[in-house]
Amino acid sequence: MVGQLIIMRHGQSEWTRPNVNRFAGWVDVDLSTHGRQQAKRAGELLTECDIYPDLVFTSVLRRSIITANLILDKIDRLWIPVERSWRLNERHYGAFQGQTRPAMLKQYGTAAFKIYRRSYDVAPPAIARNSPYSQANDPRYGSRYKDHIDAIEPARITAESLQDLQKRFYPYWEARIAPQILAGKTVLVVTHGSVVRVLIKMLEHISQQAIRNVNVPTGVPMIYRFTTSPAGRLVPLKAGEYLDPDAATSGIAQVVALGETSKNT
Ligand SMILES: O=C(O)[C@@H](CO)OP(=O)(O)O
Repeated sequence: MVGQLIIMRHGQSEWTRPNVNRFAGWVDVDLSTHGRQQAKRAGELLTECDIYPDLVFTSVLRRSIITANLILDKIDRLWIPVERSWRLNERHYGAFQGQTRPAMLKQYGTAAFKIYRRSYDVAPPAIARNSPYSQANDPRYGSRYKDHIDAIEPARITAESLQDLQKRFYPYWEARIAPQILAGKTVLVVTHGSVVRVLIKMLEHISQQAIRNVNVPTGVPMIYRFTTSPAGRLVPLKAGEYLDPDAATSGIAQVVALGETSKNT
């Protein structure tokens, strides 16, 4: 029997609090108090829905790692195997990292801001190597932790479009995550908004234009159940479903609102 996928964005981070409202990308921002509560609630939801993950994948950023740990603690599954990869990181936000959304909105104007934030193939301006928000010298992206899946060197990434993210995520999905689901496992992936958007795009064949309007709430698990194609590939039985649709709707509205305020510059 084919397994299932629970995928979700981490709980609210310190920088997605409306009064802070900074772009994070690869900056290793902590969860807010509310984000921790959301993670515990996600664990309760899994229990209520009788979903018990066999293994968990996270990014190498603490907002994803801590969210996963709080969930696993809640469901008494801290013992399951875990794998972390930079390929599950948020999109690298380039020079926008560490800047407030209102400041970038003011600097670039509504149209360009929206393109940088939600288009498929346009990356924000590159970050300077000596920026305090650059990860060029961060050991977690160094050769010591190379995964040998392809030749992409994370330490050299200075900005990503959603398409760039897909190029580094897809091989990992194929090599590490999809085989587990095909083997019948219940897989929990605790990742970031842009990774969830890419996965929805891939699994549900969303167009480059339509994906611009897809936003992902913090801390709400989404489930995909699958069958297989004649070629043995995963085919979702239906669109991903949030385990708490009301929380997802209000969370999505909050994400959209973060990019619409010109306050807090
Ligand atoms: O800051 C970021 O890295 C992302 C996700 O929090 O922001 P946005 O939703 O604006 O793309």
